[in-house]
Amino acid sequence: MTLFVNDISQLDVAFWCPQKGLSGASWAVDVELDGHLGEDGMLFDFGEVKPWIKKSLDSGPDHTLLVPTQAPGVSITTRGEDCIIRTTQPYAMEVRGPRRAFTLLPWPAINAERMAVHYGEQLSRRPPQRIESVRLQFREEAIEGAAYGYSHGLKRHAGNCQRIAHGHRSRLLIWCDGRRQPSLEQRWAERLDARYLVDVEDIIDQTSASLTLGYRASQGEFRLTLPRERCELLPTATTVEQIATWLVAQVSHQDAPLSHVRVQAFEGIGKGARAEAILEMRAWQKATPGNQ
Ligand SMILES: Nc1nc2c(c(=O)[nH]1)N=C([C@H](O)[C@H](O)COP(=O)(O)OP(=O)(O)OP(=O)(O)O)CN2
Repeated sequence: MTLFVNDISQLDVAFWCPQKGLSGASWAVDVELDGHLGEDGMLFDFGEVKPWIKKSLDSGPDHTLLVPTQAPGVSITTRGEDCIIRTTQPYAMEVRGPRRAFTLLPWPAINAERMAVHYGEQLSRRPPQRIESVRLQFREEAIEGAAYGYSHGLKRHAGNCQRIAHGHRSRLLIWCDGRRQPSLEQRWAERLDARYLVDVEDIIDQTSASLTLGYRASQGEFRLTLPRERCELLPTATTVEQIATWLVAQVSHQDAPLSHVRVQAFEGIGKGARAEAILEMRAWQKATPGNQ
């Protein structure tokens, strides 16, 4: 007998890609459980499946940086409770933080299929009563239009979003004067894809070629150095509300100065924020140091 539950959870991660460098992914998770029925006529109560799978993924890979330790140029050092990851190609990056902010995987590259098999096997090792095996599927959201994978960290977040390199794959919608703008959406998605979104307040050191970001949050001390050209600088925290507001300001300024601009930004699958020029842009300008 097989029991299935689709969309049981979601994973939002950053991952190191040997071709693109630091990138972001969001996967919807489906599960299939094989086993036999109990006297209650059930294989496993649906009400218990979700917390079991979600808890395991949330305390594991979710909101971490997935590091393929066999990718060329990747090296790992541990220092006390911290982990330091260095890369050389396609570019040099160094990231440091508490060990649980990283998921080290002994592979040359990260992909959704391998991740699903790995975590399915892990869950199958200690299954609940009557379950014999667990299969997972990690599904990218099917997006017809523009989408981008980015990474960031929110130092003020009390939970795992404070981790300096976690990420998302997100849709992007832009309207000018009430009309969708697919080519603008595509252009901005290409610009933001595989970029790190920086809150300028987090910059603690810089050269002409690189930026170092750092902060202390409740889980520990975080540091990240990466090439400037791989970063997009925002004057605020990189919450999805602020990303939408920043995009409205950018599009209004660079692409459509005389239009009423509306942006719907997503943070991963199925949630996000909508912002519009003029009112919200004024509020944003007011809240941005140096813009008063
Ligand atoms: N209003 C906002 N709330 C949160 C934001 C944000 O930008 N605006 N951002 C975050 C984090 O960046 C986080 O990555 C969001 O991930 P999420 O999947 O929502 O986090 P959870 O794991 O807590 O949610 P699940 O339902 O378990 O997937 C947080 N909040």
